[in-house]
Amino acid sequence: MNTPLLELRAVDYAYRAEHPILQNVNLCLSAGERLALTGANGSGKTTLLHLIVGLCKPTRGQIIAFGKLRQTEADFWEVRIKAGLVFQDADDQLFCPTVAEDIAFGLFNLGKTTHEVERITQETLDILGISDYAGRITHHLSGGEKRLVALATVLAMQPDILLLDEPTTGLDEQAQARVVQILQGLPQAMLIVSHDRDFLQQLTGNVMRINPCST
Ligand SMILES: Nc1ncnc2c1ncn2[C@@H]1O[C@H](COP(=O)(O)OP(=O)(O)OP(=O)(O)O)[C@@H](O)[C@H]1O
Repeated sequence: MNTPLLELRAVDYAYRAEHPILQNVNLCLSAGERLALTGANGSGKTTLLHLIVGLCKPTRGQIIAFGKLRQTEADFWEVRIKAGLVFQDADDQLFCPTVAEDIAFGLFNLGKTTHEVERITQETLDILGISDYAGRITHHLSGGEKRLVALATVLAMQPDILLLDEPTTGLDEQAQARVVQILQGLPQAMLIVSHDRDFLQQLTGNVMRINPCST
């Protein structure tokens, strides 16, 4: 059997000791598998994605990613290259003056040449149907436009796992349909957080519900 790409074993998390957010979360994601995470507002879905990429550390339990137990910042630095997180708030993702620079940033960090970066950037924009966005000022984009660009920054990196936090929030029908079509065609494993049942149903029947902790 294939080793899972990602495993969470008995993970607990609390921002403040007296207020647990996640308790005994177990999860397993294999190559090519898509898993939807649902649950009430505040149940800890975003927190779970942040734990996977090391933005917060479990108070108990283990995160095993790409075959290794991950604990240190160096461990999670490696995880973040292979697991791309699309943040719930696109403003947390986008920080460069222009759209092209935002997409190029991660690609240059991967050691791509300028020529490769330009090619991948334009290809990614084309796939998302936003070919003319390259020179636009990121700060001036609308909420839905930023969301598409945030997705572009992650898709361009071709990570092994896509961690998608409410990827369709604010998108119009046409953009949403395009995102569904793109995600359906991708081979990567995905963890998808969304409140949109129709959207999730188009991508996976594999659903895990996160229940709020009782304190
Ligand atoms: N940095 C933080 N410090 C303290 N508490 C936090 C922090 N971030 C989130 N929380 C709290 O943790 C809980 C879980 O938040 P989280 O964003 O993970 O939920 P969620 O399931 O993604 O919610 P939603 O569906 O509304 O996006 C909430 O009660 C939230 O207020």
